[in-house]
Amino acid sequence: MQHRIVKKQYNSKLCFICGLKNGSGLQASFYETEGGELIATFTPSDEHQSYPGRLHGGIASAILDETIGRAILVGREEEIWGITIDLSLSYKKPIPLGVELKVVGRITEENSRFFHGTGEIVLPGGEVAVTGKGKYLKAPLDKIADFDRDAQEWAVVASERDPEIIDI
Ligand SMILES: CCCCCCCCCCCCCCCC(=O)SCCNC(=O)CCNC(=O)[C@H](O)C(C)(C)COP(=O)(O)OP(=O)(O)OC[C@H]1O[C@@H](n2cnc3c(N)ncnc32)[C@H](O)[C@@H]1OP(=O)(O)O
Repeated sequence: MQHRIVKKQYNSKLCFICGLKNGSGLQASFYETEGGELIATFTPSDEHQSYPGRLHGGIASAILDETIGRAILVGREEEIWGITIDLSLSYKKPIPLGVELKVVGRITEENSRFFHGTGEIVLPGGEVAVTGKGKYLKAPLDKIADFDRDAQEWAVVASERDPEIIDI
């Protein structure tokens, strides 16, 4: 299925998932789709392995967590921040290293205090490797972290690799 991309989301400096200067991290990119979902793209390296050649399950959990947690921002002008309070996953296929993976996230339920979402990590051939669902407590950013946007390099960083369409 083809997903038309309508917006790229912010990256940060040091977040393990989206920090562009975290040399050990995934340096993932996040794209909002016309259909109201969020798609993350990333390419895991040898540092992210569990058994040789296989992505660590904790890292798979982390990218799903952030993709679902960021899906609350899709299509909104205002920022809503979430703190993960419950996350469960089902690991269905091993995830290889050194290939680009896609992670899809969406919001399934929301009220004034919480939001819930689901997501999946998709292999290059289109098979779903991991599914997840999470519950997040909404909170103002200044209650979550001491966050200086400039110091954290919180910005949309355009790349020539940014796609207009993602095929999954
Ligand atoms: C700086 C640069 C950054 C840039 C980069 C960022 C990138 C953009 C990221 C965006 C994407 C985010 C995705 C990653 C987000 C994390 O990684 S967050 C980190 C992981 N999570 C945590 O550290 C949370 C740890 N837990 C806590 O701090 C505390 O439990 C909390 C969440 C503050 C709540 O504690 P509390 O205030 O004492 O509240 P409590 O009364 O226990 O619970 C409040 C309500 O939540 C419910 N609840 C609490 N825990 C649970 C649970 N486990 N299950 C179900 N319900 C629960 C309670 O039932 C209660 O509901 P009500 O009965 O009131 O209706």
